[in-house]
Amino acid sequence: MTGVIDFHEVTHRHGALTRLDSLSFSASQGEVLALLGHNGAGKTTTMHLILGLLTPTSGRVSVLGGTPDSRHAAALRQRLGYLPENVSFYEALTGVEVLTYFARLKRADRGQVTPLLEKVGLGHAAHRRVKTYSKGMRQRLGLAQALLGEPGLLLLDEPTTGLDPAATRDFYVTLDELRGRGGTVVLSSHILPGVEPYIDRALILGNGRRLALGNMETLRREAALPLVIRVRGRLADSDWQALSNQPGHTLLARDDAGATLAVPEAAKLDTLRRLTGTAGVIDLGVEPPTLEHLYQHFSRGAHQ
Ligand SMILES: Nc1ncnc2c1ncn2[C@@H]1O[C@H](COP(=O)(O)OP(=O)(O)OP(=O)(O)O)[C@@H](O)[C@H]1O
Repeated sequence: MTGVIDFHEVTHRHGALTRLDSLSFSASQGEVLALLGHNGAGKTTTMHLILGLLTPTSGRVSVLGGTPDSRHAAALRQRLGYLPENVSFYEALTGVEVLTYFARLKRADRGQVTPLLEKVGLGHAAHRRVKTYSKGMRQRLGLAQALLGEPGLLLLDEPTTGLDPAATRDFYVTLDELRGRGGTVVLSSHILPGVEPYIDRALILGNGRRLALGNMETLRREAALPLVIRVRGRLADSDWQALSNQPGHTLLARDDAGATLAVPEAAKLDTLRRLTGTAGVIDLGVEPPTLEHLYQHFSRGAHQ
């Protein structure tokens, strides 16, 4: 075991219910790993095992070089930042007071409190009581709390819930900075559009099992889904016919302005050559499968 996180055939049962089933994966330093899966797939259970809040029924968990539910836990907590799925704070405290309280608990430098509030866009509301904060502001405060003490490992459960698009972008920039300084990030998310550029790999879970693990290139290769070619232009009916008759090709949509074709990855270049040599083609766009398409592909059959 050498990663920041190593799961080796980890199973966690609660009575008759198997919450995680022989899960193996690792995360290395400076990596952003996304945990994806339907409700009840096992994402939070995985985070709780990393935190040492749960103990595996069988298998081994190692986090930052030790077992998280052992004596290693206290040292681990100081190097770990955690944003739970549902953040809640003392409503009567101000943002500064909340962060100062958590800094004390974590033995982090209290000098970080104000810069962190500014970083997450709460500088203007630092001295307002939490009860006056919107949902997105509470989520930002939760992120600031998780970032206290410059964690080597950051665990974020549904971190962008309640954030508007600009705050979501700022959030991912903050993660990028942490990763740039060697931090490891594990985040779970249901919101797939927009996540892709910011993650290194995705672990797709279904019913407590690992359905897929890898970077976009690996997932695309394993899924072998067709890519989409968007064609702009007026083509003769016989040309459309010839294109859609190619093996594995499907004409997904067609109107007067052009058409959308699903094309096997292996046929991409041949089809593009054919299209650039066809009269009437004005423009071409190639779209590989997105994380959302890959997620749907791998999760097919898993409980949704
Ligand atoms: N406290 C608990 N006691 C018993 N079973 C639980 C408990 N918490 C979760 N489970 C069960 O464990 C399984 C995995 O749940 P988990 O919370 O890890 O899923 P998740 O992927 O985080 O889901 P969500 O997207 O809904 O947050 C589910 O079948 C769930 O019903």
